[in-house]
Amino acid sequence: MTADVLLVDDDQPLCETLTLGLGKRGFRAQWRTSAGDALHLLESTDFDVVVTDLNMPEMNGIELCERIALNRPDVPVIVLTAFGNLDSAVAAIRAGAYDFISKPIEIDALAIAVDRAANHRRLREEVKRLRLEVLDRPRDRTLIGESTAMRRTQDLISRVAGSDATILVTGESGTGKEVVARAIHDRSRRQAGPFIAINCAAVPESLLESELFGHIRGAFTDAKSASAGLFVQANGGTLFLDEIGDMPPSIQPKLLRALQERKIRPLGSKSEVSIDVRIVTATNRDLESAIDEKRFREDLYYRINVVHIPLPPLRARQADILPLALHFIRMFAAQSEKNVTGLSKEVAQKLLAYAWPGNVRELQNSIERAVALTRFEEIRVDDLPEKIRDYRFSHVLIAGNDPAELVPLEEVERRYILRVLDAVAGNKAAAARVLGLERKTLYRKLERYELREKAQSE
Ligand SMILES: Nc1ncnc2c1ncn2[C@@H]1O[C@H](COP(=O)(O)OP(=O)(O)OP(=O)(O)O)[C@@H](O)[C@H]1O
Repeated sequence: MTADVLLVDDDQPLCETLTLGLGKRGFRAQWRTSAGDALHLLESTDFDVVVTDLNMPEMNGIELCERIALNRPDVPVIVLTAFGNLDSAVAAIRAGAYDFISKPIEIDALAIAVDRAANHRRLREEVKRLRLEVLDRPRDRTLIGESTAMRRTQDLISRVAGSDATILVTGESGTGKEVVARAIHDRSRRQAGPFIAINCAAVPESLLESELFGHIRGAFTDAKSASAGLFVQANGGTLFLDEIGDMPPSIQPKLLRALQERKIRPLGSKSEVSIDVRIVTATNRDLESAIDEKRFREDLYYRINVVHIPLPPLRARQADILPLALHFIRMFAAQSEKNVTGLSKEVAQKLLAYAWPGNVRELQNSIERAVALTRFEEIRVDDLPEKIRDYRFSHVLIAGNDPAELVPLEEVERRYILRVLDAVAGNKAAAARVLGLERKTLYRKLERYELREKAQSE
């Protein structure tokens, strides 16, 4: 199989001989006589393999290996070592080289090594592609929702997906912030590139910097080899920084710089790496109060908040509950090969009445369980988790001691309106009378809480 090879050696006649020899064996080779020029060329041209000498003025082969491991970890490097010099071969492998060949070079041996390295790269790419395919199962990609809020979100996503603007998605846990980030990526010109997500709250502060920006060998005690950070791995794609509100203050200035300059500096490195990454961030915290409390930098906030996509909690998106439930039923029925196609009327009522403190994630889990349990084609009330089955509006109105039951005053109002509508069979005039509201005021509230479909027109 053929491959594109970049040769790096300060010995120009040798470069020419090797280029010719590789060319005769079906490879396309180019050469550069300095590591700096080679790095420059690698920024704009894709090579399958780099072959480099070790002893070169300015930047030697080991440093070149390290720089490639940081900037282009996908490109394998073969180093040419002096005959019998095992130490330098070991040093090169430590610096991230894929293989080494001793001088004097036999062109056939070089061709075999290049072929092997190129195959290795192809296999890695294939594994990466397959892994992405498996991870991006449709369940993670479709953005379901018919509520006004969700339609507005869909519209905003279509409008911003084409640009590279930084996006901040906010909402309670489980509202679908990561699904929105993926939808933005899928609809952008970066869709064929990687989508990389990191939960900033889940990585210890001491590791987060090297995780994001990478490190050179020896940057810290455990850094036995150079490693490319997530910014580099996401090159050409999207980097999703979840729980950005938990980003430690020590790392915030570095992130700000990365966003401003589009360059990052791996830990311990003297040089910077250019990045081409779209950043989407998300948080379930109130960043403005974090700014007031000096836990979050204001300048970083403005940088990440170029476009803001707020995701309301599921309880404020009534119109999404049933479409989501049906979507999850189809998904889990297909996965478990069960013939479950819908839900009973009573189940629909229970789902609409429940407050969903865990939002869409809780709905998804409840449906997964119900599909697994049910013996019928339609999910029945008995298949629902107890707390949804036994949920009573009165529970909320006379809240107990459980903090999860304590809800904002607006939510109490919404639930009470729902309860009254239920009691008067959806008759708006009757509901307005019971609530002591002008009819117009009730209509406004129904619009606001997306309860129109619960009310009958008179
Ligand atoms: N609109 C939607 N359409 C389809 N599936 C959704 C939707 N919203 C959320 N989900 C599903 O609900 C689950 C939770 O969503 P997601 O992980 O995006 O929430 P999140 O807001 O990022 O949560 P957290 O803050 O806890 O990270 C996921 O399995 C996701 O696939």
